[in-house]
Amino acid sequence: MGNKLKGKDLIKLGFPKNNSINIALGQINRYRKREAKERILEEAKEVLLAPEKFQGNAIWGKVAEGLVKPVEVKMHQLKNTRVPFSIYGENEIDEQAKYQLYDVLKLPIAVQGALMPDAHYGYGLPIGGVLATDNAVIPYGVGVDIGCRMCLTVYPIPVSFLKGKQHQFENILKDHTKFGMYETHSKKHDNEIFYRDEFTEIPLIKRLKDKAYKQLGTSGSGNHFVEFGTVAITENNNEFGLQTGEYIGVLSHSGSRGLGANIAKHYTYLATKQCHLPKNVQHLAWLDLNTHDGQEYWQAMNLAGDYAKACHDDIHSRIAKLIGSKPVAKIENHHNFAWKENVNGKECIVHRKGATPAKKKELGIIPGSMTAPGFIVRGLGNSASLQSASHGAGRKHSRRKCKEKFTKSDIKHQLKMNDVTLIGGGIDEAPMAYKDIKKVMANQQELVEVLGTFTPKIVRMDK
Ligand SMILES: Nc1nc2c(ncn2[C@@H]2O[C@H](COP(=O)(O)O)[C@@H](O)[C@H]2O)c(=O)[nH]1
Ligand SMILES: [Mn+2]
Ligand SMILES: [Mn+2]
Repeated sequence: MGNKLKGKDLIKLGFPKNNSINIALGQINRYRKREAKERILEEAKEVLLAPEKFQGNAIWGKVAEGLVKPVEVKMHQLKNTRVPFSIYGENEIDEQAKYQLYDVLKLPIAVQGALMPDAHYGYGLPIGGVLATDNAVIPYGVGVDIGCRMCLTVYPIPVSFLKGKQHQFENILKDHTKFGMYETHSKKHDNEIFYRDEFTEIPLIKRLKDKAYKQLGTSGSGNHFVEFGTVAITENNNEFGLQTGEYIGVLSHSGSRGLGANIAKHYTYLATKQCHLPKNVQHLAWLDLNTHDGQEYWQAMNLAGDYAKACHDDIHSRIAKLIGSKPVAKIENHHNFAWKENVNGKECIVHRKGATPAKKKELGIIPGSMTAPGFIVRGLGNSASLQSASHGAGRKHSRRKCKEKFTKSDIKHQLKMNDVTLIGGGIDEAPMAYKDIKKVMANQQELVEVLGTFTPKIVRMDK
């Protein structure tokens, strides 16, 4: 059978001749018609090939039995429930992100999936999406910015110190952090990562070494940031040696710069060539881990993750020296990465794209926005979420929408109300672009417990 179903195939499925699939499509927003049609045809094809698999399935099971006419099929019901999944804060997540998850779950390599409460549309896997696969890795399931991460360091300095030295702290961020897509340091920052075998053994990585050297410790663009803020510890926590109280903290958000972006591009190209997926799910192309390319991507991805960590370490140690203090705690995690983890007794590849690992007792930091608090959390090891939590509040408005909706003075007003100083930052990164972090946290109480907060006070971004 070809890719597309013919009318006679649909009739075999129990679709009455006059009640063609177009009637069902008539209910769907006409801008999305083509995409919806492809989706329905794909689903219908699966039912046709193996109706027995769909017996219990809410909608397609009934279609297979001839009990439901396609006119009753609504887009949001096009789930395939053969692969288990969970969605946290379902009412707050846009439908597009859910459809993406349903598509992901149809991949033959899919084992389990989840959407975190900050989820929104992304290429391939939604941002805030978690996916366990069987011995295969999806480069776009990891994300283009491999190892994008948060790092919070906490200093035993009273908060009043920040108020008294506002300009000095602002100047530290102005003069000692580097932003911009192509920004490099004038001097190479050496690091043990550059002595790793990948830099000599993998030709692509070898070519990227020089640039990676120069970009180490820079932050890039978009919503990457370095900021000073106040840390309030609300629960005594011996794991990271902090008593309840207020401290000064530094929070950074960035990834693996050009190194990770080039790795993602190269291996996505190889995966796409190997997988031959339909156009609408092309971004989900995977690499089998038993192949040379799969193994090489795994090595390269891990290198990019370690490089991203080294970038944050470089930023934080520079700032620690400048403020003349040593951190008493450091909390950090990748939120764009894949790990080998045990899922229901089987080793799987767990992709987290815009999701924080939240294994039992694992610490994490989930930011809100530049004018809303972030939360220091401890994972509860929830297996339905694949031991994950949100990586932030998540976008409510796209970058384009922000430019239509907000003005510079709206941002100024928001910053003033929250007593935050911003250095750089464009309208597309307005704090109002993000969902309400308190709601997001309320929707993930089964996933993490809160130990404290981080409230930004001086924020540095690109532009
Ligand atoms: N503390 C701050 N948090 C911010 C800022 N801008 C965005 N955010 C939060 O971070 C995540 C990161 O999302 P990602 O998908 O780009 O990795 C986002 O969801 C927001 O909650 C900021 O300036 N300061
Ligand atoms: Mn990120
Ligand atoms: Mn990033």
